[in-house]
Amino acid sequence: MTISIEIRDLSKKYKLYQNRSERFKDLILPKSYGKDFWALHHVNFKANKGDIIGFIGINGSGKSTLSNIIAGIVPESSGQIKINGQASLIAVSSGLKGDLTGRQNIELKCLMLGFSMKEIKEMQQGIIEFAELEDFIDQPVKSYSSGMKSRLGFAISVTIDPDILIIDEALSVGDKAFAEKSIEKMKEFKAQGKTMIFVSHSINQIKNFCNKVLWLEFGQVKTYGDVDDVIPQYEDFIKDYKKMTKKQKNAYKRSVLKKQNVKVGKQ
Ligand SMILES: Nc1ncnc2c1ncn2[C@@H]1O[C@H](COP(=O)(O)OP(=O)(O)OP(=O)(O)O)[C@@H](O)[C@H]1O
Repeated sequence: MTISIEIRDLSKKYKLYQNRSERFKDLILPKSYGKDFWALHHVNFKANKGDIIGFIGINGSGKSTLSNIIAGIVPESSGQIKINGQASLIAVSSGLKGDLTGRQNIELKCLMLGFSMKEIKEMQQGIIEFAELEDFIDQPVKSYSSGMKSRLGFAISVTIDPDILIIDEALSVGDKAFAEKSIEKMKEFKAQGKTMIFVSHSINQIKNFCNKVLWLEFGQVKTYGDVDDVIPQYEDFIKDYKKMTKKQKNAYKRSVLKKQNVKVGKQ
């Protein structure tokens, strides 16, 4: 088995500030202002080539942070990441620059990935057609709807043909026809034995598409394993979690983090 992604003891710390002045003062006197918040804490996992891994967990558990780190969009605070191949992330607007046009965004992203202008020109029309953005491609991306941004992100990511494809909630926006076209494309990638990470709140999508599941809870790995083992546990958990009051949810969070000895800043 070829290892595609190996994450060891990965943590991500954000600084949380009460207000803008605190953020500014922290620039001048670092470590004096703001509270540390661990969005990821000692995360470990390994994926083999061809694995399709669903990232699940309640809101704020760290799924997007982890996928952004794997895609190289967000830096980790500590730990090691080994990626065998090129990773590409499709998130609704992640990595797209609002002031640039759709066409300029295609060029920028492809240049950053090392493609030549000649290669980009060859790929560009295909990307625009796949994204169905012919009439809007020379407009700034900040004028796009979330569905249009998602289509552009998806079209760029699949056209550059990465070894590892990370799909972050891309299918939850946009129209049904585009979602179906995207699923077809993802099936093609699956058939080619590419590694994929699929971030989704839809348990059905995860069940249909993934062989493994990484369940994150408050920035830590709760479970990592086969989809058939993890999803029933997650479904039971969600059923109970939904019944909890806000107070009970906070107490649950504190108890989980205390067990792991995680110091979190107040959110
Ligand atoms: N730039 C940032 N600065 C401070 N905190 C951040 C930043 N980005 C994310 N966080 C915090 O990190 C935690 C993890 O966020 P993340 O978006 O990774 O979670 P998620 O599991 O993807 O959530 P969701 O399901 O709601 O999309 C959250 O508490 C979030 O508020």
